Amino acid sequence: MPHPTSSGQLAAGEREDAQVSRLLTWLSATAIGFLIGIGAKAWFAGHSTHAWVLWSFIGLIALNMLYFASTGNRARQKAGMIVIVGLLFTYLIASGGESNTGPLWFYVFPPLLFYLTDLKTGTAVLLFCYLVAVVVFQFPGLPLVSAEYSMDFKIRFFAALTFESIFCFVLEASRLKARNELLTLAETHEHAARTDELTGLANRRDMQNRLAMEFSRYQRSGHHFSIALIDLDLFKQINDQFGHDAGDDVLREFAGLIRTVIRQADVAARWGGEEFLVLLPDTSLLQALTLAERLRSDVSRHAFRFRDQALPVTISAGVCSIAKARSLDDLLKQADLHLYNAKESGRNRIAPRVRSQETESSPSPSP
Ligand SMILES: Nc1nc2c(ncn2[C@@H]2O[C@H](COP(=O)(O)OP(=O)(O)OP(=O)(O)O)[C@@H](O)[C@H]2O)c(=O)[nH]1
Repeated sequence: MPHPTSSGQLAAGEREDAQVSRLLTWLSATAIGFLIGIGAKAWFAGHSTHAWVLWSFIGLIALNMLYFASTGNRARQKAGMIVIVGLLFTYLIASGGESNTGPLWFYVFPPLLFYLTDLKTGTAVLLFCYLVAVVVFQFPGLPLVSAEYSMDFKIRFFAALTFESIFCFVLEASRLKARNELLTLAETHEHAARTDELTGLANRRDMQNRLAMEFSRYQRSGHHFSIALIDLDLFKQINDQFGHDAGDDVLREFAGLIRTVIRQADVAARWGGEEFLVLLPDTSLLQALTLAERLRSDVSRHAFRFRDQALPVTISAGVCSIAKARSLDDLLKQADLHLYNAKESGRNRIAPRVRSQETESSPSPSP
């Protein structure tokens, strides 16, 4: 059964992706506004070709937005935006934009790139853009290249861009490190919040969540489930006679035995003190009783020891199926009642008793 919050990392990744998508939409809208304005300025300054090229980028950005709106594919949306912005900056460097100020827009690229991609991809794309800029700067006679820059400008442009790129890289690397540490910390806390420290089994709170989920699954699709409420017999005596550490050892060892008996889909929790609850999805009452009986028998045959002393450990359990209960509360109450009956009728037994159990060798006569 999937855990309600075990996919914490995935959920965080999903939230981040959604955040990046929102930022991209906002960025696309802003870029469109800028391109309209700068294009208009170029148009009125008599640079109609430049204006049309800028406006054509509006079409590309709008197409990218539409593609994302119709497919919801965030990875393509990011890649599309990087390619469009890369092309735009290449054009601005090659054409010089207005008054040869086109390359200045390139400074927007490094932070955007590192935010949208991972460090490796960002660095690779940035190096590629550097190469394009070097080619354009060194070979002004190439087709589509109409700008020429002074040596002074080129040196300053690269120096400032390199400084900015390194700065962005370091910032993004430390942001990612802090983010990963936070995620790990959150994961650890989340695990601790649903785990019993002593036995490593689920704790009561986690079991309550799982029971609620299993109950709503039962209400939705009619999938039956059962529970076994298990209590260690006369546990106080073990504590009193052998000490609290011995008691703790027994609880841990018993938790290990439960793990060997249940299936992967079953969930065992420490319900409190020396009481355990096992949730058995898709399990009938009879199957649950069989499992509980196997556990009881394993425990009674298991040699519990503490500092070379043998400990007398047995369990009693109350079992109930959801088919016999009106609600989750009722299910727990009935299991508790059966457990009480098991204790009352001599301990080291499972309740309710069924014929097959009664005819098998039993630790004490059935009530
Ligand atoms: N060592 C240890 N003992 C615990 C822990 N939690 C609860 N206990 C002890 O478990 C004992 C439970 O005792 P009771 O409720 O009287 O039940 P019991 O002695 O098991 O008797 P029955 O349930 O009637 O068979 C108490 O002595 C608690 O102190 C724990 O984490 N470690």
